Amino acid sequence: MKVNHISKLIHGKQILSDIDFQVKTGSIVGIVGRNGAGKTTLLRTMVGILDPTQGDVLIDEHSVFKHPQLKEQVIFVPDSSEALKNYSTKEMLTLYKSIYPKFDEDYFHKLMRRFSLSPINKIGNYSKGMKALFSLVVAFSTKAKYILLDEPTDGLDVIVKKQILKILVEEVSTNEVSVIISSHRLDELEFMANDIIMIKDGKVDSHYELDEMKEMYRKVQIVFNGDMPDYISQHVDILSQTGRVYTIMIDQQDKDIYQKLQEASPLLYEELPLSLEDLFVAKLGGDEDVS
Ligand SMILES: Nc1ncnc2c1ncn2[C@@H]1O[C@H](COP(=O)(O)OP(=O)(O)OP(=O)(O)O)[C@@H](O)[C@H]1O
Repeated sequence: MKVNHISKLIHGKQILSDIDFQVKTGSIVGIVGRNGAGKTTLLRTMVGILDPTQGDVLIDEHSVFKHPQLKEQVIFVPDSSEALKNYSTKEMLTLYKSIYPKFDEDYFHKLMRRFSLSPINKIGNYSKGMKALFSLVVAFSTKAKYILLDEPTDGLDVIVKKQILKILVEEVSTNEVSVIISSHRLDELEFMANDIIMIKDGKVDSHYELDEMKEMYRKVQIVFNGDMPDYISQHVDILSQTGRVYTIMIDQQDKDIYQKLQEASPLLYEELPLSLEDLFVAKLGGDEDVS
């Protein structure tokens, strides 16, 4: 799937600007960004619920907007299933079978049993965790190639979360589906995503392969004999500061910085493991105080 230079204006306001990336088959892509960055609008545009003002979404090089039948290959699971709360599980099955010709009913029943979900007259009467699991059961039973999830584990207990993460990873590895997840749970994405796309003010701020990202930056705890030298503060990202203890992120490409750090003879220099949360704070935190 190719997201090809998508822009979206809503009521004259630029919500998405020139978003461009590809989703590889059999991969998990995490879409991250601060509240209001445009993640949900992007997902809704990718599945064709919203038309882009400019740009296109391509599946096997064909536009999903010009070839509506391609929408059978994509399913969007929103963060709340309010719209469908009055349907029974049986009605949902009929509805989705009519929209998705490859819907696998046996697989649907198998997953319902696996998650101990009993058929119900009103989906709205399922608990929050059951609704989330049911949405995934339906999504995976459609046999769509691209599953787009908006905050799939928001507000769920740890057991349900683990069940959800497990089935996501299994589906991607065994059924060659691609999953695109918008989430604020950076720890969960770090555990399963192959790619991370950071959205800032409706634009792609950065796109990383997660393994590569860990090689690109180094996280260091450092104490100077006095203030941090200006050259250093201008060339590193300061993740936090507690008294004289700074936690900084160093770009591995910046070859001069190591020399400058050595020249400053720090009292403490300790490398720490870098997390996706560190990168999020460095890239998207701006000047806001998060120490
Ligand atoms: N239908 C709409 N009408 C007007 N503004 C909208 C509409 N839909 C989205 N927006 C605006 O677009 C921006 C991005 O919203 P969006 O819901 O895509 O962000 P998000 O990154 O998913 O946020 P969050 O993490 O808080 O869920 C926000 O400023 C929002 O107010």
